[in-house]
Amino acid sequence: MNLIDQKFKELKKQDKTALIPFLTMGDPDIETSIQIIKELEAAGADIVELGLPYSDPLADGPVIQRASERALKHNINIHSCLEIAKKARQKNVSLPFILFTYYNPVLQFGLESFFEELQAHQISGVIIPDLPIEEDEEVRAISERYQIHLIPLVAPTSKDRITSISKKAAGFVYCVSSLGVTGVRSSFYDGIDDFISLVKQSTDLPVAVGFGISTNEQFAKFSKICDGVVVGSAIVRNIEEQLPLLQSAETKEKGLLQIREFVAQLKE
Ligand SMILES: O=P(O)(O)OC[C@@H](O)[C@@H](O)c1c[nH]c2ccccc12
Repeated sequence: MNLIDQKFKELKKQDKTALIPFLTMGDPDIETSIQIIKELEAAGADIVELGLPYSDPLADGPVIQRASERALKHNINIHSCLEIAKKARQKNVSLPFILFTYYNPVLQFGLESFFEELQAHQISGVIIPDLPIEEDEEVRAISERYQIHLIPLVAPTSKDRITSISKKAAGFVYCVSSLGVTGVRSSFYDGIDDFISLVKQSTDLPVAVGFGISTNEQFAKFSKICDGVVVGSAIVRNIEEQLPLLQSAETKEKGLLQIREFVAQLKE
């Protein structure tokens, strides 16, 4: 069974909501990313979104844009992300991994090889926010052959497309909580609860929400109506705040512990 399906099944039995952190691979460097993934697991994360930094992150706000710029200094590419996933497994991280990437790097890599490599590196799902609708049939067919979940995003404005998106979904359906780009928010799309319940009615798959979530209260609010909550920018911002500690051998452990504590308090 796909590790994502297994995880949601376990959490459902415990009546718990998945905490799904996103982080940018290679920010501030490859070795630290591997250490942070271990901290995320220790903090209680349930699934991890491994973000491939990209030069033109259209859907990202300033925090993830800055993280991508820092990571791209290390020439992070799909191979590096696969390496990071492999090394995290060697450090006994058992969390399900989702690779988050824009479409262009996947095309450059080659669709068939991309999914073959994901399977070989025990990456259970992929999110491609800018995958054009007219190409998603081909991508989905290949992902199914390699049992990799192609996880769709559905936005509050996609009202009339919710059913068609959910019908083709795998793994879970990712509800975007707000219009615009990623980034910490104090309020969400007006009518977000109705939107999420519409999505839940359209699929038997788990439903997760992301965009803007940064506090324990927000996590608790969405836990009542969703099976998973994605937190990206708030964690990436915390990593950015810890950079001075992370970049010195004497204080790196302290910096990693601060990240763990920040993530752990989200779902307390
Ligand atoms: O950063 P936020 O506001 O917590 O949102 C999650 C987001 O980071 C992650 O899922 C993601 C990162 N980049 C994206 C681009 C599009 C959709 C989703 C994403």
